[in-house]
Amino acid sequence: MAELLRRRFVIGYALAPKKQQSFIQPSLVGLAADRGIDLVPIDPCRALADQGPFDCIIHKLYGDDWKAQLQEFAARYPDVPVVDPPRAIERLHNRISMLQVVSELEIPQHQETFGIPSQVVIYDSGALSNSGVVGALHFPVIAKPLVADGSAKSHKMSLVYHRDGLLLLKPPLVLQEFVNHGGVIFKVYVVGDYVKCVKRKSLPDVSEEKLECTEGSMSFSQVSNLTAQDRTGEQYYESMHLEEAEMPPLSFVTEIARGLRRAMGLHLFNFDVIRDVKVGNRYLIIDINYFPGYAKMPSYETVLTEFFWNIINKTKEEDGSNAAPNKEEDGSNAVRKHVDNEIENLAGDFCNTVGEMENAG
Ligand SMILES: O=P(O)(O)O[C@H]1[C@H](O)[C@@H](OP(=O)(O)O)[C@H](OP(=O)(O)O)[C@@H](OP(=O)(O)O)[C@H]1O
Ligand SMILES: Nc1ncnc2c1ncn2[C@@H]1O[C@H](COP(=O)(O)OP(=O)(O)O)[C@@H](O)[C@H]1O
Ligand SMILES: [Mg+2]
Ligand SMILES: [Mg+2]
Repeated sequence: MAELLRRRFVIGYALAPKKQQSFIQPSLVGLAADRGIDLVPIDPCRALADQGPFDCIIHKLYGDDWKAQLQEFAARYPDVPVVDPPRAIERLHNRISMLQVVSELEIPQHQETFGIPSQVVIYDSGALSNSGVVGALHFPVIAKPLVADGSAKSHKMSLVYHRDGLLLLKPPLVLQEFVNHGGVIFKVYVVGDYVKCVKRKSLPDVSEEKLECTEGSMSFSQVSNLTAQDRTGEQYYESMHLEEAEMPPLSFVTEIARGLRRAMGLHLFNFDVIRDVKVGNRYLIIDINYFPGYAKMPSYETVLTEFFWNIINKTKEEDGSNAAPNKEEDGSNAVRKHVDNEIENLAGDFCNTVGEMENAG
């Protein structure tokens, strides 16, 4: 028994070099090691099933090769949790299916309400000048690449002030109404059952006057990641007091986070929320990211270590191979199998929906 309790556990991680650098900090590795958890890199160039042994795998890599590797691994080690299943992550790689899940949430809305901005998907250039497609949109709009696969290209966006500004855009893309939100965005981080909301700077509001006197469009990329230096000269940010912005109620964001987690079958993600300045208690979800930059979340080492501990110990407890008590639901085989089944169903629905959208486009 004592030997079992002393056993060390191994989390294999498969991450792109940049992600590895930001996430695998010595402070995280050290804290996890103190709890008996070793974080070990997976070599994506070697067969995954031949590496290990692992007690859990975390990953953020793209492509069919990696998916095949995970499939082979799951077939050989069906009891080792893979956080998260690739089919569940894939829904976040398309900015339409990503937000569709928000519209499907069944959460009672009282004081605060939530939704997504009006948007249309554009598959070909012809649709950009088609009133039937873009006519119902209120300008300005943000043009976002349809694909959100983590590439630099997938973050390149344009704020388009008028319809003629659409003509040079390159589909496939999503045109989403820009909602004035006081230049503040809320990032809600989810790590299993844990939820944390933080504030960041966002795009400034666009006044009616500015809209009237501005032509064309403005390109931007990853606004909330810009450093103060990137923004020198922009009076807007200097005059803005981020610290004064009121946070959304924690119970409200937590409920949305739980709903999203269940509906998507994911443990590791964040979502971006803005508050409509015109309707002060209306919140809009504009983006959901798989395995975001957690190192920017306060105390990320403690939160992630606790999450790893729960996943591993729950699995071991179910196997009967570990005596550590744990009442958390997270990571249990039963839950995982149930979630996997749910994801299979969801993924089926999602593929059908995307197919339908593509046919419609
Ligand atoms: O999209 P927003 O809301 O700006 O948040 C981004 C996305 O989650 C990025 O993932 P993706 O590129 O897959 O969308 C992630 O990059 P990585 O996953 O490459 O780390 C960034 O992490 P940081 O670069 O650590 O900030 C994070 O800040
Ligand atoms: N509908 C919108 N209304 C107002 N601002 C928006 C809207 N959509 C995006 N933004 C701004 O653009 C930024 C990038 O958009 P987002 O969809 O989060 O893309 P990314 O995946 O690159 O983070 C947001 O952080 C926010 O500042
Ligand atoms: Mg974002
Ligand atoms: Mg994103």
